[in-house]
Amino acid sequence: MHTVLAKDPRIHPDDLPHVRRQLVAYLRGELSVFECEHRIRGEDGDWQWVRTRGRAVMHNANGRVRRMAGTARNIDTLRELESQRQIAAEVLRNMRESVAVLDDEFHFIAANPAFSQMSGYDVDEVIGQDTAILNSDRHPPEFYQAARDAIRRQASWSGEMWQRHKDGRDFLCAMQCNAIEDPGTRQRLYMLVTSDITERRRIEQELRYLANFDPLTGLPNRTQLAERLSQAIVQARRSGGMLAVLFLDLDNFKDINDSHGHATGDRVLRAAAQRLRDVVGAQRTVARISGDEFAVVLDNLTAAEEADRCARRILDAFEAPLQLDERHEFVISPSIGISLFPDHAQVPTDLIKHADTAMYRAKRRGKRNYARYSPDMDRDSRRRTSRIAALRRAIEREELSLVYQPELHLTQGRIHSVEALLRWNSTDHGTVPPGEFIPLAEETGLIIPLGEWVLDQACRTLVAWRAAGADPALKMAVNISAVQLLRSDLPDTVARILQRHALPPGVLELELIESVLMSHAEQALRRLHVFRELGVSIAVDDFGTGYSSLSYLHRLPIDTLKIDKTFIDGVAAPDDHDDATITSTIIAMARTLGLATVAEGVETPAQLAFLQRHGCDIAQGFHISRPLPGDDCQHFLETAPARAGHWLDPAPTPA
Ligand SMILES: Nc1nc2c(ncn2[C@@H]2O[C@@H]3COP(=O)(O)O[C@H]4[C@@H](O)[C@H](n5cnc6c(=O)[nH]c(N)nc65)O[C@@H]4COP(=O)(O)O[C@H]3[C@H]2O)c(=O)[nH]1
Repeated sequence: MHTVLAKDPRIHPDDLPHVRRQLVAYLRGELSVFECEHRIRGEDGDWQWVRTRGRAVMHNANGRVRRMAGTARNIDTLRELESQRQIAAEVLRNMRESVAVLDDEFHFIAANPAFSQMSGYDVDEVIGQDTAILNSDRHPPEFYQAARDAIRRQASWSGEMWQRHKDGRDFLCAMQCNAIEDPGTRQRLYMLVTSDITERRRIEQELRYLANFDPLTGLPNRTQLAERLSQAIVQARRSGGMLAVLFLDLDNFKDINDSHGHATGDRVLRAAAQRLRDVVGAQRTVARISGDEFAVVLDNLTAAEEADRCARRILDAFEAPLQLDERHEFVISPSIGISLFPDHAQVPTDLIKHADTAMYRAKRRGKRNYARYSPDMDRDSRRRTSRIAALRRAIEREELSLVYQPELHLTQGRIHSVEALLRWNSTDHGTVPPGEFIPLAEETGLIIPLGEWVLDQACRTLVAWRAAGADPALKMAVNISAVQLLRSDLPDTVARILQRHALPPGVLELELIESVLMSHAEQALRRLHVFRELGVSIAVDDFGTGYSSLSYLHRLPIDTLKIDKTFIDGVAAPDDHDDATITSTIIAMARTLGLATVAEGVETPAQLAFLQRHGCDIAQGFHISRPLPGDDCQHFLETAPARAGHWLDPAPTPA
């Protein structure tokens, strides 16, 4: 039998040794049955897998097996199934998705390593357990029950659900569950493929948040504003209603950023956003458009006046300081522009644009103000844009010039100083008053190069006058805007220009308006000290309008107070005692602080007499001279001594 077998050409040569081993073991009595899986050549000539089983059925006299009988069952299909099963098991083991097999009562029958990794449970731990061990509190129990019902009903189910990790934390899963049938028992099983999408969802949410919300204030951003505005417009169109967009810009916010740093600026923005939310109410959209610009959407309006009222409420709310912490608070006001649907525009972008235009009008009305859009504002806004463009080219086109207004010393009877005032004669726009182009230059930062030009030009003129014999003590006063003081390296610029013209620093006086010193106290103070060291003197312009306190002024290294024209206007009026009292008090107060006083806008002999009587040091105004071009002013200076007696009362009666 052994030799027959060895030569049997039907058995696959590779399997022959195995078959032989099995047979020998059987013949030796080591196996009770001969059993073996091997390949044989089929009738079609192809190899087939068979499971052969057999026993001895005939022995010879000495007991050796002579014949065997048995079966050879084709197991091609079984072998294939087994191989598939092994591949499947291997695939499952290596799959990154967690896979679990459940019985029809949702108990675990099998699970792969990815399942263990995701859930924190060892495979052995969960076998036999109900899947409910993974339920999280984020869903009510009914949710899980409903999912089971759906799986039972549909045989295939997919969805997302929160699950609880063994360590107690929840994770979000994307699940796919399919019913399968156990080929052996014909029992219904479920195969559950799960992936942990917590992180993906977090990133998605973050991206969605970033795309729609401003991370600094948590308010909707411009995109989200447009989205909500579109919805509000659709709603208003349907109901025939009205809605308003309020566009807000925080006045002088840039100065806060410049003088206190961006971190403080950010805190102010956050506090302003909160204040806005508080006034407007949670049910209405407050958005941050960019920088210090915000928008409010007021829907369901019955009258345009409601939008005005809301704007006023916002302005009132911003009267109170924004409290950043126990030590820091800021007073900041918004300027507000209003546009209305359907009156002014039909689409979000136009509504926002018109509200922005109206906001500029509000700013020009003196900030802390609101304005409702009207079509003529577009013309203004276009003019503004074209003026800015023209202003950028004003220096190179030589459209700028300075005029000089003399200031008379009331006790010495001489011209003590001249104030340089900027004029713009634009080729495109004609003569534009400083009250219009200076704010534009400040808003755009153009004031920095313009201001430097003014300083240089004023010094050049003074040098020329001095060379022509002007009083060497004559001072040149130059206006400096907040932007220049806070944002440029002004002390360096001033030092450089003085050096360039070889002028002693004492002849230069910088005029700063009072509100700058008040609202940017610390940074302004530091800079003023630098000027003091440089030897340049400082005047506080428009004094009386900014509510400076005496103790505050005392801390400042300043030399002169310029009393605002609004007070001087009334000093000689018979029925205006307030202005007279304020002016005389300022003069007296300044004297105790060792400061000189200049009265601005003196137009009449009576005003001058009042000022002389009350010991004001210097007067400036049309009564003495209008601002004059350089040559005219030089002539004025040369002839002034002869006219001093004409202005001044030789023996003023003390007040
Ligand atoms: N009604 C009347 N007005 C008088 C009288 N005396 C003087 N004025 C006007 O009052 C203003 C005084 O200048 P300011 O208060 O510094 O106010 C200035 C100043 O704040 C600003 N400004 C002018 N030039 C410059 C500059 O070079 N740089 C900066 N930053 N601001 C400037 O523009 C403002 C307006 O300048 P101006 O239009 O030249 O107006 C000047 C002057 O012409 C008077 O008796 N009656």
